[in-house]
Amino acid sequence: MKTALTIAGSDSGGGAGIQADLKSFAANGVYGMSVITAVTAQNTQEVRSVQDIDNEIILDQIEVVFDDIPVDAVKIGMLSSPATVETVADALKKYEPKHIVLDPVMVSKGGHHLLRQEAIQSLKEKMIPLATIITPNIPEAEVLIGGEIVSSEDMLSACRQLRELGAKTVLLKGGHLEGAPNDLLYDGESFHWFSGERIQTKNTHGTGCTLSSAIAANLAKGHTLYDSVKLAKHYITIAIEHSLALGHGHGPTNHFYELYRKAGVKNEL
Ligand SMILES: Nc1ncnc2c1ncn2[C@@H]1O[C@H](COP(=O)(O)OP(=O)(O)OP(=O)(O)O)[C@@H](O)[C@H]1O
Ligand SMILES: Cc1ncc(COP(=O)(O)O)c(N)n1
Repeated sequence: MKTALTIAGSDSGGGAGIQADLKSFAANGVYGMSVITAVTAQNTQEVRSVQDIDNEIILDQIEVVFDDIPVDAVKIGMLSSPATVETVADALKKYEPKHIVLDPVMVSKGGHHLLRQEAIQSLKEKMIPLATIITPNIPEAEVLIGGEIVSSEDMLSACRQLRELGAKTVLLKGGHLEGAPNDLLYDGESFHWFSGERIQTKNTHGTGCTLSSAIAANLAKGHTLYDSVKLAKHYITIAIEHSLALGHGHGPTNHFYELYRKAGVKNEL
């Protein structure tokens, strides 16, 4: 069985972070492993508190996995502090995993900062150049390029600027713009739109985590980058369509593998 490793924060509510990643890995048919960078006390309404994990233990978690178990793809989520960004980047430089999917998580739905302001520069300089693909949403992309994105044309030029930061490929997610949630993939040569239809629901907690983990799972299984994104876009759409009205805020996506399989999506090699 192919494997994927998530390096991210824990969400006690189970909708985003490590918990969403592991569910997405399982639903997409890979063996999931985890390195926890921070623990958030979180539910569907709020992030109540955050505790960063010591960098020695973050490094140990990475080393102990890579020293023993094959890692077919890595997904990176919440990194919290500049020191964590550096620790993770240095370790990945050492182990050189074949695929690195970087979701540059910055702020929770409720507005809680999951990446400190002073870590943004390290993320740009140390982490983005290591990535096979980065998957920013519109607000994250705006921070990374230092400019506004309000239209499809803006998304095209933002992708070019984001790629100049050093990632091999950029998937700019359009979920935060008005209208259809269309995502744009750019590999330095051509652009591909992955169009979607907006599902009317407030239960979209963890959509970014779910999507990036599904991409990592598909890469781990040997799909091309284009196919990995295409399959993952299909997966997130189904996971939002069947999202769960749990809690009083934004409920989580639904990683219901049977549903995915019955929908006729063949993602096995
Ligand atoms: N209401 C929706 N209906 C259908 N697809 C959606 C909807 N909202 C987001 N998406 C899709 O879900 C994926 C995640 O996109 P989004 O822009 O929401 O990421 P994110 O901002 O990182 O997630 P979050 O808002 O949970 O932090 C993208 O493929 C996006 O197009
Ligand atoms: C620990 C953690 N990591 C990431 C996110 C963002 O989640 P998403 O963008 O997928 O909704 C979150 N709310 N909590």
